[in-house]
Amino acid sequence: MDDPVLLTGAEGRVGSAILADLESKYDWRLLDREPPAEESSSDFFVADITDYDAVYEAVDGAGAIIHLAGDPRPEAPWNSVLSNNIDGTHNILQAAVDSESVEKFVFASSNHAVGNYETDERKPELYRPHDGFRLDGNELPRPSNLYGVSKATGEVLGRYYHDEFGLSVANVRIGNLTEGHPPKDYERGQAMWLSYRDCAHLFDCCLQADYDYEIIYGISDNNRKYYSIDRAREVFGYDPQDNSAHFD
Ligand SMILES: NC(=O)C1=CN([C@@H]2O[C@H](COP(=O)(O)OP(=O)(O)OC[C@H]3O[C@@H](n4cnc5c(N)ncnc54)[C@H](O)[C@@H]3O)[C@@H](O)[C@H]2O)C=CC1
Ligand SMILES: O=C1O[C@H](COP(=O)(O)O)[C@@H](O)[C@H](O)[C@H]1O
Repeated sequence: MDDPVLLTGAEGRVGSAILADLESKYDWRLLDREPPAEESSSDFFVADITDYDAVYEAVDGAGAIIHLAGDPRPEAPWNSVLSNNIDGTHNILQAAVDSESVEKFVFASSNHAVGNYETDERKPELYRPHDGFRLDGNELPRPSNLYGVSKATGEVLGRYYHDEFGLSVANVRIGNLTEGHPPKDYERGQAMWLSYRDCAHLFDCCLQADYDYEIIYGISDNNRKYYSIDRAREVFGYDPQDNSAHFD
């Protein structure tokens, strides 16, 4: 990817993980509604993702977008996810198509788009290494909250913009990104742990690979897992280095 890459929500945790390993690899444009905490050598756009004109300015001329900006709280109320997550994702997809420069759109979806597959019958066994239950991205959404509804809606918006306008779209259902080590005393979090370096590597893969429309899971290669990473390996060349079991 020689063209600039726009990273929205760049000031957050996922953005920090990506930039920690990939800052020098791409010609970044960064966007966040918060100004940068540290000086950056990249172009930085302070803008709200729901402001079409400001977003278009950041998008135009970029070859790819990693879209992270939004309300990440599982307990976020409807008015927030409707604006920040649904309107915001629609806005940037429309700007991507209008610009005619963007080829790839990588969307930060979430485990909460499918959180209600974790039924009382399956819990807690599905969080344990011997359990064979796997979600692989072909299943229908089963959101566990309104935030999860907004993430499933973002995936469907991407489907529309792929089918109608030919945008390559990768939806990464991110598990639990935690720096340094997996969450302690939290089996679910250990099963869907995504380390910082695997996070950066996975988003790098999404910028490098060729694909049409994909839904993949963003977790490390944990012994405990109920998400398959086979598709991420096969289509994107994802080769995670970390495993929450190494911290037991
Ligand atoms: N951290 C995790 O484990 C997971 C994160 N995700 C998704 O990844 C994305 C990033 O999450 P985090 O980095 O953890 O969150 P974060 O809260 O650390 O970062 C989000 C960033 O987006 C910005 N932002 C929020 N609303 C905005 C708006 N309307 N316009 C412009 N910028 C806005 C915030 O200022 C912040 O810098 C989110 O979409 C979240 O739903 C999904 C699953 C797991
Ligand atoms: O989508 C997200 O998921 C992670 C993990 O969910 P949790 O229910 O185990 O906390 C969450 O930490 C993050 O804030 C959210 O955006």
